[in-house]
Amino acid sequence: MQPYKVLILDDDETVCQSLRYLFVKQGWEVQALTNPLNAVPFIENNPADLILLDLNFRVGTDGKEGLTLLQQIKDYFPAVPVILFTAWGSMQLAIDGMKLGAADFLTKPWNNEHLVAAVRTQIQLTDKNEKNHRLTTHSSLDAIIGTSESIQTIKEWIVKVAPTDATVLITGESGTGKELVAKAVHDLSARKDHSFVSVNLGAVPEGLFESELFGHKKGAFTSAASDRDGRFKLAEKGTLFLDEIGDLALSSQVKLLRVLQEKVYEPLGGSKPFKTDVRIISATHKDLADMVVRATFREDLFYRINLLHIHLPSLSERQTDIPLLVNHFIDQINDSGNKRVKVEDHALEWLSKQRYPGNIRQLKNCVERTVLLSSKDKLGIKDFKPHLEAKLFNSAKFPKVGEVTLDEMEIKLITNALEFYSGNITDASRALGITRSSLYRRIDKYNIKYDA
Ligand SMILES: Nc1ncnc2c1ncn2[C@@H]1O[C@H](COP(=O)(O)OP(=O)(O)OP(=O)(O)O)[C@@H](O)[C@H]1O
Repeated sequence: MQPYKVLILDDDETVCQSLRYLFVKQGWEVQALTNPLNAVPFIENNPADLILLDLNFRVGTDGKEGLTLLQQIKDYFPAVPVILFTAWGSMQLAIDGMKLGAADFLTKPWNNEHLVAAVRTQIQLTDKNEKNHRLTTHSSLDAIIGTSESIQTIKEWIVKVAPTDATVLITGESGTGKELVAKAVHDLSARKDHSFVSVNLGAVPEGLFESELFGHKKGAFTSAASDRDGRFKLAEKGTLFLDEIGDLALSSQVKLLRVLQEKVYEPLGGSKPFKTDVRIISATHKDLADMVVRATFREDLFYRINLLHIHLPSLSERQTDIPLLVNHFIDQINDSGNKRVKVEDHALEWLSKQRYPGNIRQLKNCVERTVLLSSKDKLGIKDFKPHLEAKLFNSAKFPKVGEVTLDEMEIKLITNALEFYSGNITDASRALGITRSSLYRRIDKYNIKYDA
């Protein structure tokens, strides 16, 4: 372990010397500075694990010089703990110093044992905080499984994007991990100790948008039996994850935009506006830029939520990650259920070649269902197969003669296929056994609407 590096800032040479003697005996490295004007550049060139700061520099005895210096140190080196030292142990000075971010407060003459213990504790605490920070940093990124180039690039991007307070738009097909990425951005940001609040805007009816997001007062509408906090309030100082933002009605888009612009919202039925301090991360599987062109998504809102953009690839674009993901989900099930299930190599290979229109969520569900319904310790292709077969048409019972025309049947089959493959023409046409152009012709002929 590296020796602790302690910096003493005190204009009294004798104090510096006796402290140096005391700390060197502990095996620590000690630096001392008697001129506060040099403190910031000195610390920049000589990083310290802890600073012991005399509050009564020079002739003054009111502690102002020390507090000013403390402020500078905290501005430039917020992570370094500072213990304050003064011969005039006034409580008010201690309180002022602690408010400015000092870690502890001691009075002269000091008790050697007490002083050494205080320094050691503060350094260890900082060390632990840093380790915890590194731990969350790692665990949030580690939760995103994948070694493919695209996922590595995304992880690097997350690390860069997280510390900024900019809005982030995450796009990608359903089940590609958009929420997982949003959570990682939050966990790696300065807001990590506050809430990460998620709201699925696709599931919020237009009429309930304001109440859900901004809250309401008792009696604001017929069923408002009591006050209720909205998502903005719950996410205060943290992150608000607006999932499925592409599903937001135009009338709600205006209301959201106003809050994002003015950083103020009013609960329904309330008269008092509330300031909001949240970071907005949005996600959608839709093409918002295209929606802007078609005037179904506001351009000004699009630019406001899209300062930074992360696009997640579909699972078919990162098939090499499938064995890793399967083993990861198996490990999770084994851990939670005390099991020892494994997957045969050729099953992993087979799973890697399958198509997953529902992406990672579908793969995860398939693995979970297979483990649940099998009593084997080693799973093969046969175990997975029934849980992956395209359940394309099983909801459509075959109609009786005269019940439906051929055209109607064709429309139904095409609509089902497009829905199942989230509007992916290549996949849908393959499943229907026709070419892409034949499918396009039929979509045109029957004027079939689908989400691309
Ligand atoms: N890279 C990954 N590693 C491990 N698990 C993942 C990964 N990506 C997604 N998952 C898991 O897959 C499931 C779906 O992920 P998530 O909900 O983040 O997707 P989404 O893109 O937000 O989906 P939707 O658009 O439907 O809301 C979750 O259980 C998530 O934990």
